[in-house]
Amino acid sequence: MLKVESISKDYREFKLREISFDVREGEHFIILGPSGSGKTVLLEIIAGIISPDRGRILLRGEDITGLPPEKRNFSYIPQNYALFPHMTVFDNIAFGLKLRKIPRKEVARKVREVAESLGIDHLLHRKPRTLSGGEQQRVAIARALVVKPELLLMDEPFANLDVQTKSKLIREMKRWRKEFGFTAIHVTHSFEEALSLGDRVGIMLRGRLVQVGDVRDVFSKPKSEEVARFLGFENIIEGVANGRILKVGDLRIELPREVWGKVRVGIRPEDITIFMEGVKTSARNVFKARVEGIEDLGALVKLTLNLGGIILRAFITRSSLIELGIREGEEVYASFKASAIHVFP
Ligand SMILES: Nc1ncnc2c1ncn2[C@@H]1O[C@H](COP(=O)(O)OP(=O)(O)OP(=O)(O)O)[C@@H](O)[C@H]1O
Repeated sequence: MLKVESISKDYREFKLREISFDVREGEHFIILGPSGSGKTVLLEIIAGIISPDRGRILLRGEDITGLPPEKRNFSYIPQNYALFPHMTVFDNIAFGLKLRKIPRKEVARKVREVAESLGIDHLLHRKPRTLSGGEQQRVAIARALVVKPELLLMDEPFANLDVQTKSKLIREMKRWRKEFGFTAIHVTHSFEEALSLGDRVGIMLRGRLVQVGDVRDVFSKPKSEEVARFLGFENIIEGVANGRILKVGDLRIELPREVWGKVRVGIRPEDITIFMEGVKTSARNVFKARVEGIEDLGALVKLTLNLGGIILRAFITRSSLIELGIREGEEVYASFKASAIHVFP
């Protein structure tokens, strides 16, 4: 339904370069990238707030590049929600309907309906500053959905919320989507949001959209090392492949498919299992490793492992670390499935 064609914007210190992708009807499209990669600029260009230097935006085949924001029938939720502070929750939600000259009775009915769906009908008389972050976000979403937009644009919708509120809103977002049937472009740096809400994802790095595809495909098959590193394939090793076997120094690693010659592969720290001598495993890739470093990350711990000269990082839970009695300088076993290995093209 929406086609973004070669959109560019030059701010000199920052350039958005030739962004092209399309969004399908009813889809939840995620733009995933680190801070400063240009996600907000791109979203504001789609919203019509910023005009691009080059490129076009087409909605159902019609060129809307020059159309002002209010003529696009998109709802845009900026990162700070931008609720009107002097208005009640009711008036905030009603704002877009009143602009569209909808009769008062109908406005009241629609506002109540959407407020009920979003679980904020008890807050309609309140002012935004008296609400929690999660409640404010619900109001912003209600205000966006009540006008039945062609497209819902969300900039880091859950960034300012605590972990529990964020998880709850993510779950509910799925339900609202079924109920309201919206099409969304959702900008975020959160893998959790991408994986739990996204149908397709575009990875944005340094002003470029470097890969677009189904969320699970992109996460399991990053097409470049740059994308792989961003998506958490922290262990990248190079070796010589001879069919299903990759030789790296003295290690022989079983690969998920046949490859020949010099290749680079990636493995995520979370795909490496750690155990001690004496434990039976059916994994084909099992290596003795020396623990060279232990980094505390809260519930998870990151180990630096030396597998005969090859350094790999692996996550284990803190409770496993304690249970297994792992300390620096000790020998452990590291295993990973061939299917967890990503071979770079
Ligand atoms: N009006 C402007 N003039 C000059 N540079 C700008 C302007 N607006 C944005 N930029 C720059 O564009 C770059 C991308 O900014 P943007 O806000 O799109 O990043 P982002 O990916 O949304 O990051 P974050 O997640 O931190 O919001 C930044 O370096 C920013 O400083």
